[in-house]
Amino acid sequence: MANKRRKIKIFKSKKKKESIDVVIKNLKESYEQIDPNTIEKFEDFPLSAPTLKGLKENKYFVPTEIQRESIGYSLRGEDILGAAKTGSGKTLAFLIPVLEILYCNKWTHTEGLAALIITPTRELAYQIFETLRKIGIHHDFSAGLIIGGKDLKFERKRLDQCNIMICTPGRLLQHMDENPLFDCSNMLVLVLDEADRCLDMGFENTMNNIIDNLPPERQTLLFSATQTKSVKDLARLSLNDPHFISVHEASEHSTPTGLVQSYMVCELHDKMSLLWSFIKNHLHHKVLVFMSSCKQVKYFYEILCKLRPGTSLLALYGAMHQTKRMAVYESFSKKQRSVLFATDIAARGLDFPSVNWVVQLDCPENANEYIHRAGRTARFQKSGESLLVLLPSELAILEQLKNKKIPIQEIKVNPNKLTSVQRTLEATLAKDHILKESAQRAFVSYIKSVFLMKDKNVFNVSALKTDEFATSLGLAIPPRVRFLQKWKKAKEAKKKEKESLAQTMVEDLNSNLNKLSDSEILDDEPEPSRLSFNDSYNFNNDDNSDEENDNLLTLKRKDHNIPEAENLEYEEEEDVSFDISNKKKKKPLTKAAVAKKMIKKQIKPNLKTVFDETGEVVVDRTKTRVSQFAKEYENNDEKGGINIEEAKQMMRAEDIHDKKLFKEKVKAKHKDEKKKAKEETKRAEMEDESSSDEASVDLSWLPDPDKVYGKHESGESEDDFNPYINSGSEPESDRSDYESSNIHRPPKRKLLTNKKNSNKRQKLKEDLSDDPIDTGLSLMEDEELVLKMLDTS
Ligand SMILES: Nc1ncnc2c1ncn2[C@@H]1O[C@H](COP(=O)(O)OP(=O)(O)OP(=O)(O)O)[C@@H](O)[C@H]1O
Repeated sequence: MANKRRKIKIFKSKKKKESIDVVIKNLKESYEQIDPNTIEKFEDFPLSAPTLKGLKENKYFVPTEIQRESIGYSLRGEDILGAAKTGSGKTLAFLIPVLEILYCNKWTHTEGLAALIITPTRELAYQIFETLRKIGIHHDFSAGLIIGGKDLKFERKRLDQCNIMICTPGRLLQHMDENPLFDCSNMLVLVLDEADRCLDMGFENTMNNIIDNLPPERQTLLFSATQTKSVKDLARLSLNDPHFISVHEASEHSTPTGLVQSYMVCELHDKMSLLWSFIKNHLHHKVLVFMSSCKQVKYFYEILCKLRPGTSLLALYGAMHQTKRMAVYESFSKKQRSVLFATDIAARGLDFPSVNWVVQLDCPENANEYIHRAGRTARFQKSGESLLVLLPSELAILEQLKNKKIPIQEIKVNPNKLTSVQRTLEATLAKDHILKESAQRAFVSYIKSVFLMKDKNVFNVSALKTDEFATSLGLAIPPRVRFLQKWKKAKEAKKKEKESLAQTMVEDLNSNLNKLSDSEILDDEPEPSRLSFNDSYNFNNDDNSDEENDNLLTLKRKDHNIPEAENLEYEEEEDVSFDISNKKKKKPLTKAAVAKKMIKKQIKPNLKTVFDETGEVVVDRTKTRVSQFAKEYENNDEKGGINIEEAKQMMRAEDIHDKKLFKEKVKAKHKDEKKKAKEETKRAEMEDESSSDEASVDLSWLPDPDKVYGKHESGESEDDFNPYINSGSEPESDRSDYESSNIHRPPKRKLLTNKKNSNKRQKLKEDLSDDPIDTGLSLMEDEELVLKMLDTS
């Protein structure tokens, strides 16, 4: 009896197998006849029953344009470059063929990886995974979500059982490199969603390595709203005669019809108020706000939460923990009204339902990124609005938008509706030290993001009004942006180097002309040649090199009218260290003052020979040559005429010599200073010893400022971030020691000597517990307490 039942079972499964074979055969034969023009419903496609069932259950009945146009080609096994507007259903355009390819190849669990879907962000991978789960529910394939931030070990063990893998590039490559279970040798299809992003510079190396590991015989499907047409990209993927299917190529606009787009010109320091006012005026809407860096998103979220706008606020950015990221993604998807602050990780592909507004608070990198960001609203036949906020210096992007067929109108902000929150922010930051640090980081990272943008026609870091921006964030004093200062210095130095070279050449020419004909009258212009040396260090009149650099970014060279006598060699050479000290800015020297100085210092001005009409020397302005080469050159009367090359060489030798002399002088000065400082300390110590009626007190128990201030709570690396305030009074090495310029920096070591203070000291010891962070006092209070003690000592 049992035998009979078994036989029937075997017979049944054989019959089923046969029928599947027949179904597959029929499906495959129908592929050739697919005509997009005759397709009205998904059922009109030759699709397998499980796929059709999955689509129907999820209320997908009618294919969108990109689905209708591309699915036929994909089913026939051709390579595709699919382009369609945002929100037009590209995900199903590749997921349906993926399921069908596996089905028609009778793929089973044991056969390993068949389809690889790569997307640039984790959230997008997750979203695709969820869609696949829904429409593929009646299939018998296994799918895996392979993204960073998840349990690597868990993924590692299960990877070989995965038929469809949805992944981000980094994690995929990690598995390819490290996981012996990863095997893609039988892979049938590769999909790149947001293909242009996957193939752009940010992922270039990773993607190249991934592609190198993939089998060359495979089908490749690329999809994006802004599809790549780069031959280089296509060559990288070794596409096989791909079909470029751009369904909206002929449409008037490249953005969805239901999307109303506007832009607004706004000063950087007005952005915070603008955002606040916007939120207050759209409390019943679902709004997505894009900013250019994680730290901005973090700060705006934190501070605006404190101000309680009356709607729920959320934040999504890359540095967040993966679990939190997913929770925020889910939460915003479900919300009817809410404001999500996000970086560009939310710009592509994410399909949050019913977003009313997309606000691009910071200018997007380019027109393509604009399209993706704005495309988070007005998805699939819905309507939505988009607002682009531009600085006056960023208007050049409008031309790019126009070229991309993006219809965008200018709107003006209604000043009556703008509510400034600056005072509230200032008050909040004054009370909340952590928030203040967050604001400082946001400030720096915004500037950094502008600085790093490729398109310098749109992004001009020099045009940013940074001080006002800092104030608008609630910061009383703008944080110092070290990388910018360095960059400005380097830029300045380069500029000066060029100018100096040009000057040298002019000088060569001039001196050659002089020598050509003594009888010719030379004008009495200030000699330009010696500018080169002084110019490159720019000691004149200004000992604050930072300020000088700032000015030079916006002004043309200031030294066109430098009086001749000011052009002194070695004048104020102590400033060469670029020490951003708080010295008072010196007034420009008058000619008389310079002359006085020259006499005092016995410095000879740079002179040049001037002749009168008869050829007599009126003023000998020739600088005495100092280098050996120059001396020989000048003494060589036999050379007869001018050798420009030699003259140039001579000038270079002079320059080298000048610089050498200068360096020596600086060194000597430093040595001198050190010596003086040593003597000073010695003297102070001796004084202390003689006046003290109590033994010296070791201050090592005071809180280690590095421990307190040097680390950030998030543990993120903050190479660009310097909490030291822009007072310019502290050397960089001390920057993390003291938190605010409100606090005077105590002397390095001062001894508590007075008996009267011992009680206070004891109290202070008690106040500041062993754990320096656990003092129970704020940083400023800590500092002030210590300072009071020191002052009274
Ligand atoms: N045939 C269809 N019928 C009904 N709804 C659909 C159909 N195809 C897609 N959609 C819906 O349209 C929305 C947008 O689809 P999808 O996310 O695939 O767009 P997209 O073109 O990939 O957008 P983006 O360029 O922003 O990534 C989704 O909510 C999806 O469920």
